[in-house]
Amino acid sequence: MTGTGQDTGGSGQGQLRGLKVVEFAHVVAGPMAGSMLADQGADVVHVEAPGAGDAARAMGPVRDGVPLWFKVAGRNKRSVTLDLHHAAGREIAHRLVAWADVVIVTLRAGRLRDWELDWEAVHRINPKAILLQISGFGATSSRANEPGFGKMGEARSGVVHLTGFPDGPPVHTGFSHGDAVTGLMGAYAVLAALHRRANDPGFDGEWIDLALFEPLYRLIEWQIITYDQLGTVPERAGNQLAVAPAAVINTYRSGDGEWITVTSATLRSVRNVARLLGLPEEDYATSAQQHEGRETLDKGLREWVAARTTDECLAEFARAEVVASRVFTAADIVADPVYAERGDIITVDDADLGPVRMQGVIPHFHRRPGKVWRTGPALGQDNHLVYHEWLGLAEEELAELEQHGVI
Ligand SMILES: CC(C)(COP(=O)(O)OP(=O)(O)OC[C@H]1O[C@@H](n2cnc3c(N)ncnc32)[C@H](O)[C@@H]1OP(=O)(O)O)[C@@H](O)C(=O)NCCC(=O)NCCSC(=O)C(=O)O
Repeated sequence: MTGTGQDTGGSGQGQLRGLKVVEFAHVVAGPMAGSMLADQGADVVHVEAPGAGDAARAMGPVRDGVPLWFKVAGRNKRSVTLDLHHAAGREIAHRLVAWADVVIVTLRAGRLRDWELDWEAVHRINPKAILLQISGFGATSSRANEPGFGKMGEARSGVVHLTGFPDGPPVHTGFSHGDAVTGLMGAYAVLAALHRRANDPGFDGEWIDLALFEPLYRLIEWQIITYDQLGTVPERAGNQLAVAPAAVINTYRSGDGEWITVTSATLRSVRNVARLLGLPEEDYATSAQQHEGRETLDKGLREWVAARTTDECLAEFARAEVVASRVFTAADIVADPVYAERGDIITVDDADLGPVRMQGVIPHFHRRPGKVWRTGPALGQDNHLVYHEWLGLAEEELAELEQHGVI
């Protein structure tokens, strides 16, 4: 599973140590798949166009002229420049495909064919390669060559229709939800293929074909079968759920103006809420009674929370074993003891910014944890390492390629 086993540097630790990944991918979704693999120790080479590189480099807030998002999004990867418009660039791209265990592509189908980075070409060049292809609509769709962005995927997935209040417009979540989940599911698919590869001596490559709308669509679970069986379209229900498996689930404003989410989804946890509110526990003994009484509980909680400060609410909820949380801001996350105890906020040295705080590696592995060993690198920072040391291109060849703007 680990290719030639050459020491490719990187974190040198983690579950995916030695796994070689090349990304012909830009913006958020594909690079997120690479990021998940890189966090667990894979050697991920991010191929970018010379000049400005991946548009993701310029995204998000900026400090002193330095964009911040890419410091996280590009972390743990190697950056190389390569102009795929050049025949010489494509030749090197094909050498990277031959080198890799996993190839991630998110350019549109037409460009992939032009540049011989589509499944047929990748499979011909490296018959054992696992290709993860992310596109707006899927490679088998009649819309295979159309451009796609994550928000389109979110809108199409059914999730946006369900998000927001019944009397308000549909709402997208406040981050690149569709892209991020597509990247995560792409990484999951790669691991499934790697398991096959490790256990099947006849493994002859795999083509993973993922459309931006599909991961969220898969995750909404009960909506489609509900429509199929009942003919009803699930609708927005604010911070509750359109079908209520939980008798208590909502977000309430405290006396000092913060928001607190409370959720109880088992018999005992709902009884805990009833007890806390001073309601007769025997009226909330069965799930039918709890379902019947859910509006009383909701109204009771709204008033109870409004009459107290956030800290008072959270202390009493904890005492009563009612599961609740302040709705965290980034500042709350950084100040929170549990995040600190978990090691979920780490400090990494960055060449431009000095020490920066960001998410640690998630999930945690106790025995062979992943590691953040660098922030997002400068454009082309690893050209020499990857092209010379890993692919074996001569120094003179590199100089010439650079002179001609190929790298
Ligand atoms: C993101 C896209 C809409 C961008 O579309 P386009 O700008 O039309 O680009 P194409 O995919 O056709 O790819 C060709 C272009 O890639 C650029 N390109 C990229 N890498 C290179 C290298 N190494 N060399 C040369 N050119 C390069 C270059 O500008 C090409 O333009 P030409 O030379 O002119 O051809 C599309 O790539 C797409 O639908 N991708 C699949 C789904 C996806 O991943 N979407 C983004 C999710 S993130 C997201 O939604 C978000 O960030 O928000």
